[in-house]
Amino acid sequence: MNSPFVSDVPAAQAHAAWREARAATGCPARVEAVRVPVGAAVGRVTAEPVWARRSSPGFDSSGMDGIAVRAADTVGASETTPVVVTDFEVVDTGDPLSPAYDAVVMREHVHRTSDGAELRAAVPPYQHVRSIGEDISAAELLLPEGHRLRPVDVAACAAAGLTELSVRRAPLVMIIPTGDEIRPIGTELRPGEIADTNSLMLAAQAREAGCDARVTDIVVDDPAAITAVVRAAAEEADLVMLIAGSSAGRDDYTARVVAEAGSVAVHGVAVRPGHPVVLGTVTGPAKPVLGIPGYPVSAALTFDIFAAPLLAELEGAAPRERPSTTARLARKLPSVVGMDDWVRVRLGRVQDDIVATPLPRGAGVLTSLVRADGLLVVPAGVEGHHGGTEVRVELLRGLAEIDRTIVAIGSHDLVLDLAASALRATDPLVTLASSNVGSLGGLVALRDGLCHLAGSHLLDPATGEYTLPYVDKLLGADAAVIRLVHRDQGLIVAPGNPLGLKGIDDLPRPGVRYVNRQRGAGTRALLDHELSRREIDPGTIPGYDREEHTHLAVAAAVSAGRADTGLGILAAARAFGLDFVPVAQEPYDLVLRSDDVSQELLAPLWALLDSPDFRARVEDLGGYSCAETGKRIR
Ligand SMILES: Nc1nc2c(c(=O)[nH]1)N[C@H]1C(S)=C(S)[C@@H](COP(=O)(O)OP(=O)(O)OC[C@H]3O[C@@H](n4cnc5c(N)ncnc54)[C@H](O)[C@@H]3O)O[C@H]1N2
Ligand code: MOO
Repeated sequence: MNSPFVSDVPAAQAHAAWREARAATGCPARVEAVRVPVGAAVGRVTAEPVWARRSSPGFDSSGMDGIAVRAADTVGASETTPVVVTDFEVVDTGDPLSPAYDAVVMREHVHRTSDGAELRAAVPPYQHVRSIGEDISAAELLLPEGHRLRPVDVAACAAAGLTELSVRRAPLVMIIPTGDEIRPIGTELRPGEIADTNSLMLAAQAREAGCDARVTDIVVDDPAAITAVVRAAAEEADLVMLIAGSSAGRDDYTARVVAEAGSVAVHGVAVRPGHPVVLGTVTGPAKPVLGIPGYPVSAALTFDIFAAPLLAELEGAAPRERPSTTARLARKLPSVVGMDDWVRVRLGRVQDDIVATPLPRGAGVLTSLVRADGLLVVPAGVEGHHGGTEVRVELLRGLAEIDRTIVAIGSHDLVLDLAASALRATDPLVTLASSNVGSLGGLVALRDGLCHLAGSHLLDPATGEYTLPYVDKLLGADAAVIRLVHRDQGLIVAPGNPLGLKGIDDLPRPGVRYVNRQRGAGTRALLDHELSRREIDPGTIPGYDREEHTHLAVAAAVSAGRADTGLGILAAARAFGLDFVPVAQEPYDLVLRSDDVSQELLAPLWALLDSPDFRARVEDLGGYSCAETGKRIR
């Protein structure tokens, strides 16, 4: 199995092959049991059943503040025929009950008289008495083996007389970062160097799963050096995780190292991201080893899919499971056949359905996991889904938050990001989730009931009017339009405008490399409109076919010197310290269903748009005017 070519073993089969290999090579099935004080046992897993040592309560006690009486003495008492009892004892909640009495009357039902206590109702035996063992009886089974202890569990154990518990010790995970380009967090990075973010993340994932985690020094791409570190780690660790070098590159040594230090059970699973994962065992002390692909999303998901279930198994506990829900896909989701495809999604409730909007798919796009509210798996046998398909989603966030999420699909604008953070600051349950599909895509999503708001700045070349003609065509009379801002669009250029660009007329100039926005984006429509007004053929503009999906991506391309200019907003130019040549001012609007304008969900957004403080912050971004912000223009 030590081939540079990565196989596509189905996930279930890979789990089984690894389990078999662990058993065959003598890897421990469980970590050892240790005795710990009850106070230190939360999060640990019971290594044996827990039997109660004593009953709780340990004596009959009063359940209320009042008087202890004999029930027989109260027979016949009523509103009209009160009974005065003379033999009673004043008790408070929790006091032991003298064997002379068998019931308690709450003090608010007792009228003290000079000769005793007057009762206006008969009392049944054992009223407000907590009997011995009501909660726990001595010798009963309190908890089974293999139970992960929660705060309530350890409290019950202590009530049952246990001061120590036998639990599985926390498994130790050793993490080995590898790669000549990898540098410790906090190092000033030179070109080509990458910060070791995976070790930080994987150690935290392991600790979140209840394990101890240690990270070794970063090891250079040298198979002998990596093998030595793997062997040393296996002496102590219950699981060795080796980061990167899992695929087929010249310096990818993980499979070779694992074969050298033990054996490879699986190299390559039919899961994406995470495809080139290595599952194996180390000999010496036999221990499992996991080769984790270097891309951050692959690393995070590989931990969830392969490390977490193994670590739970070592503790003898059930793997943790995330709650799930059904959701409707906001758009088409293509997927490769033959691979379980793990897709990160944002979620929000639109009308009555939870809608899932897929986030970027790249295994290097860690922010797709940062922003994800859920994960869905397109199984290996399925060639993607159509938009609107009902899918099962594992939840990464609570449903209460998802219910308070405003879903905006359409064109991107920084004001939406600013609004998202301002809304969260005023109410931690409110989320404004915007995803980028261009203005036209947003209007279509709104038509299809997949979002609350569509952000649009779409110029109609025929009328020169923004957004409204498209709203009429796609949504008819049922739509409302609220002005968000006016903003300056212009050419984003390198600092100092080295090519001396003055406007659209300069774009066909030889030596000017343009970077465009995608079809359906408002900025693309604006460019096309400006070109056609001038009768400039788009084919004469070098780079017209090169597409980016956001203003910031255009600015990033100019900043990196991959293009000389692209049309975009001033704020994006400023974010990268670039210069800006104004071309046009355009309105950017929020389109929604008329009925939704008064929806409670959106009230905080309208309040925000009215706030002078928020408007001031928007105008401070530069290139924005809030003169009509919040105005309903239709
Ligand atoms: N010809 C092929 N190329 C690749 C294949 C393939 O099958 N054939 N698989 C691709 C897939 S899928 C993945 S996933 C990656 C896996 O890469 P490796 O595990 O070999 O990792 P590297 O190539 O060393 O690094 C990938 C990427 O991750 C960064 N990295 C590495 N370590 C860390 C760390 N500790 N913290 C943060 N980032 C890290 C590294 O710098 C690279 O950018 O291979 C594809 N290629
Ligand atoms: O399997 Mo890789 O993790 O798709 O990117």
